[in-house]
Amino acid sequence: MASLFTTKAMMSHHHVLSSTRLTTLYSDNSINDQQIKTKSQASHRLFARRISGAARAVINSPMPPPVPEIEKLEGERRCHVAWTSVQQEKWEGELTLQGKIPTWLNGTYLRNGPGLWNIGDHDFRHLFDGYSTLVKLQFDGGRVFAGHRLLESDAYKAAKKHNRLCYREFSETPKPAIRNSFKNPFSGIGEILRLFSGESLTDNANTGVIRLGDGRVMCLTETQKGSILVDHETLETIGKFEYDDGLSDHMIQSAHPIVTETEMWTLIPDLVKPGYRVVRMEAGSNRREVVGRVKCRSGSWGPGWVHSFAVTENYVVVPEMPLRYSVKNLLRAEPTPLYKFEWCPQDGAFLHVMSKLTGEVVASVEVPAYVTFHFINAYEDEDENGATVIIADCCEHNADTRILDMLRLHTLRSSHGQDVLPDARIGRFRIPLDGSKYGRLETAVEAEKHGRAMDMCSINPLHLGQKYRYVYACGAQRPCNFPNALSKVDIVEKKVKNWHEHGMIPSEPFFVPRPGAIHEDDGVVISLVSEGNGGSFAILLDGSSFEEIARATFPYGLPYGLHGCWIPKH
Ligand SMILES: CC(=O)/C=C/C=C(C)/C=C/C1=C(C)CCCC1(C)C
Ligand SMILES: CC(/C=C/C=O)=C\C=C\C=O
Ligand SMILES: [Fe+2]
Repeated sequence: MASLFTTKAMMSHHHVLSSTRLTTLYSDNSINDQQIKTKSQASHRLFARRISGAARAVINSPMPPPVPEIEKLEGERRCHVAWTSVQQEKWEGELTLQGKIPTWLNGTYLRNGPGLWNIGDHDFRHLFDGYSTLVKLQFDGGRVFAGHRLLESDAYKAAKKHNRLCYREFSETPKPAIRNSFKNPFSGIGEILRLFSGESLTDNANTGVIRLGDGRVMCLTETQKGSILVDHETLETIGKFEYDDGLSDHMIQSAHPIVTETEMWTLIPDLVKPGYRVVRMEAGSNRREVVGRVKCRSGSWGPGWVHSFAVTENYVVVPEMPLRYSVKNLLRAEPTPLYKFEWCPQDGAFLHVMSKLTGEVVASVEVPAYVTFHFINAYEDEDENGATVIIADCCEHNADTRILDMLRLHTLRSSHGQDVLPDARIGRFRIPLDGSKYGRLETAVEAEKHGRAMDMCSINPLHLGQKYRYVYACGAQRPCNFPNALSKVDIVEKKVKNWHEHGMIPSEPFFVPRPGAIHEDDGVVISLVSEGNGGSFAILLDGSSFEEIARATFPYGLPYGLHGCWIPKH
């Protein structure tokens, strides 16, 4: 391999650079250090003025990023690399490896997430605002080739071109005056139209990445226009996923479709007549068919927020959280502590169950108030009388909405050592299908065992919608302000194994089953870890023992990321 930095060497660069704007690394091995410096600095200056256009390719040979002008250092300075914008548009190279990669592990792990939190001189407010940054780990014959690249969404391209925010992100709204010069003349009505036609909404698909049954790989966020196809080898943006079904008028979608080899299920919330369309798309198709519609039970103006949902073999479980889309907050330029949402526990919390076959809503129960981003899994079970009951598990934040505001970048960057992360648990819903009015919500496993943090979960995908035993998720070693551990939770035996190292922030532990495995936990868990000293590495844990098998070190620090997928090598 050409000239990879040692982690240590890169670390010192990282520290100098931790607050600079995005720049470019060079791959041209023929140029000398002085040329590199001059070229890089020129590029950086250009970038500081306006984010440069196409970044220069970097293959196998990362060079030190330019030294920033001191007066430009701000905001992100000295904060954990997890909350520091990625320093270059793209990078690719082989990672240095400790340990041994299992010989059966051949394929690509892709992770999406918001990796760039500033544009021009403007620093973004919330974790979810950042521009999508894809990271890949290609496992090939025991070696690990890795890379990252920013997604070329319209929102990111416009921001680069105009050096300012041009679309509405999760918490950020472009200033009217700025939009004025960017596009249409501003007017209150015009602005509302631009919002409700979806024109001003972001397509920054920074939340997750999925492999459809036909092999296409798609990045996603909660706006429908934020469904973007990518090449999983080069990480290049291919283009928008064009839905061919007339359902895109509804603008928003669940960020977490459920995908199998044959189909994809997702939810499309309806902001006008509060409810959700449950839709299904065959592998190979771009057309979603509406299987059924759930009408919201509460009298509130907006439907409950649906970041994710769950399926069993025969049913779709549709959550209606008391944290609801708020038209009032959608129209506000300045964010509220709950952003586009409002908390309406007085209007009730519900779960609906729809038959996958008929689209009929077969149960609609009231449950205790809850707050969740992520459903873990669901399955059909029998109660003590032999009647069918749906079990649905989620990462539940004890009905405490503070978690949303805890993910503000300022909070993530500035709380050092205080135990400020609100408690979370595995919430287990029991939904009877016998017409009962109420469902139950319990704590599946004593939350203390995983440090009272619980989010960013995965399971063995072969157990999707089936009875299952193991949850892999981010837990905590307290005190902390963010989940800083990896946890394997045995929800049957109610035991937990944790992995934690001081100063590390691991992202979603992603389980890949060993081909031919019999045991549910026979496989590996992959997580990308941002280190307290500014570096980063990919860790592989044994799915069963939860012991470290291998660690592959990046020559630079990666920011935190959200969700991933596995693309097996054919
Ligand atoms: C990163 C993540 O998990 C969630 C991202 C959510 C986004 C980008 C939500 C965007 C929205 C708007 C820009 C306005 C309309 C409502 C809403 C879908 C929340
Ligand atoms: C990272 C996160 C919550 C962590 C709290 O414990 C939620 C991410 C949600 C979007 O995918
Ligand atoms: Fe998510």
